[in-house]
Amino acid sequence: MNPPVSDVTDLPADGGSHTGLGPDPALDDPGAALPGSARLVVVVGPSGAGKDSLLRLWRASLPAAQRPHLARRSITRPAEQGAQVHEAHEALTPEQFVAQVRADAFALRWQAHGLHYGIRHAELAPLARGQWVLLNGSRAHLPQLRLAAPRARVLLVDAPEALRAARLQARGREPAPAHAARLQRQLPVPAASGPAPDLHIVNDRSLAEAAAQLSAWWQSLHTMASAA
Ligand SMILES: Nc1ncnc2c1ncn2[C@@H]1O[C@H](COP(=O)(O)OP(=O)(O)OP(=O)(O)O)[C@@H](O)[C@H]1O
Ligand SMILES: O=P(O)(O)OC[C@H]1O[C@H](OP(=O)(O)O)[C@H](O)[C@@H]1O
Repeated sequence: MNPPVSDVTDLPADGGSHTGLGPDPALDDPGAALPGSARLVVVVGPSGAGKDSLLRLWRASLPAAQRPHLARRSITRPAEQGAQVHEAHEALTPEQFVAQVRADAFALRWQAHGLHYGIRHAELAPLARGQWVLLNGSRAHLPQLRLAAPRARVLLVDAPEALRAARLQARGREPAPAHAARLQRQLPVPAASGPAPDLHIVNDRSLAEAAAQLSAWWQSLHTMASAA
């Protein structure tokens, strides 16, 4: 369940800007139970592992009719500019994000890197219609996600730190001083008592190779589903 409006009135004044947002349990709620959660694939892993790139490349390789919905994230980060946009998220100011929380707009939400992330209910609505949904999620938020979506499949994407460092630098989305904190944010998957990820991809070669592993797993999921 999302917390009542009154629970978010004490948000820090910056509400989640890059300038420093402390932990705020009121913004890390477990979310409401999601119907069809077995068709939710949540991709987690450290910054620079290639989650977003992998999801996009692999999804684009599927015939249009077979493509799962890629849940658009709402983030308190300005929209990306330039020729290479890695993620077309909904850019919200911290104030706008808080207003959306108060309006119960999000099915899921979490904080990381001094930012707020939210997933609007509409982005997960395809699950209840029998469709698959992909979500670029958070390791830290997995326990809450599992409460809301107990049958969600979890895909861990990882890569060696040196490779991630080079990728963050090449991507250039954050200023260089922010890279160290991103690289050092090490979180176990699963959290202490949680189940193991359903698939672990080490994205240390080409993205196409990682996408091939994802394809093989995806096929096996569907083979199992049609045999059941
Ligand atoms: N296998 C790969 N080979 C070369 N470059 C890659 C590979 N995978 C990802 N990249 C590049 O690394 C950068 C980071 O990738 P991406 O943004 O997908 O990571 P992410 O895991 O979503 O990171 P974050 O959590 O910080 O958003 C991107 O510029 C992407 O093009
Ligand atoms: O470290 P953890 O909790 O796994 O994830 C933190 C968040 O950071 C990354 O987003 P981005 O780099 O802001 O796009 C992930 O996608 C996730 O939402």
